[in-house]
Amino acid sequence: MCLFVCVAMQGPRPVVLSGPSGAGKSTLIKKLFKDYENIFGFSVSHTTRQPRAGEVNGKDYHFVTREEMKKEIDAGEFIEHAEFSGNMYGTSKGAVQAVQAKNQICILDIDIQGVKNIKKTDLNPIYISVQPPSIDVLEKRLRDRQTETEESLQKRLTAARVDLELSKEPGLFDLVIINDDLEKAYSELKEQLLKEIQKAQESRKS
Ligand SMILES: Nc1ncnc2c1ncn2[C@@H]1O[C@H](COP(=O)(O)OP(=O)(O)OP(=O)(O)O)[C@@H](O)[C@H]1O
Ligand SMILES: Nc1nc2c(ncn2[C@@H]2O[C@H](COP(=O)(O)O)[C@@H](O)[C@H]2O)c(=O)[nH]1
Repeated sequence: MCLFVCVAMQGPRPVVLSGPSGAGKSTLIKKLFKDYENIFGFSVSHTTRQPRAGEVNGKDYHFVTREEMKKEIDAGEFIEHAEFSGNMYGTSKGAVQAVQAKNQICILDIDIQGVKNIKKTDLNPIYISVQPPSIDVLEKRLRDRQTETEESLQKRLTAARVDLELSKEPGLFDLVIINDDLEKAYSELKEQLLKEIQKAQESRKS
């Protein structure tokens, strides 16, 4: 039996957005949610990192302790989980099922370890890597965002270099978007998702 809405049921395919921290994944996701009301749903991950200013528990993330997260992982409640920059992150089965139950396109914002682990499941998403034009631009974006300490910023830059190297694996992603000009990146994303968007829009009419 499949864990998620089966291909035979013709629901829209989920979408995995991956790529270095600071590449612009959340910015692109916010634009999709603004432009396509009710078409997309966000897979709310669990994390052990501290909330940033403005982040809402249950909307941006489920903020949990390491002990809570380990317990839920041991109980088999996660599709994938990873350690990133000193914190745990993971996608619960419930997070994806909640979106799919509404027949929305489920968006997962996950790191490259998550991509590799999702590939072992029957979720069958579209895989997209969002990348910065250069590491220097990425560093500037992360500094300007003012969410990181110097230590966590350096960890994220190290992870970014690894991510960009691993992303070169042929076939790992269906699309690589270089997010230099935001509007151009957004157009490329929408073009790739057009078929799924139309499918979700059609199901709203019926
Ligand atoms: N094309 C762009 N040009 C300039 N700035 C951008 C562009 N895209 C995103 N930004 C800015 O870069 C910063 C990082 O973007 P964002 O938070 O969306 O990255 P992210 O990939 O979601 O990061 P994380 O994985 O850490 O959540 C934000 O301040 C955002 O406003
Ligand atoms: N493997 C997973 N990675 C995840 C998940 N949720 C988020 N992430 C990735 O973590 C980093 C850092 O995120 P931040 O919010 O602390 O900046 C980023 O690359 C996300 O894509 C998850 O459930 N699983």
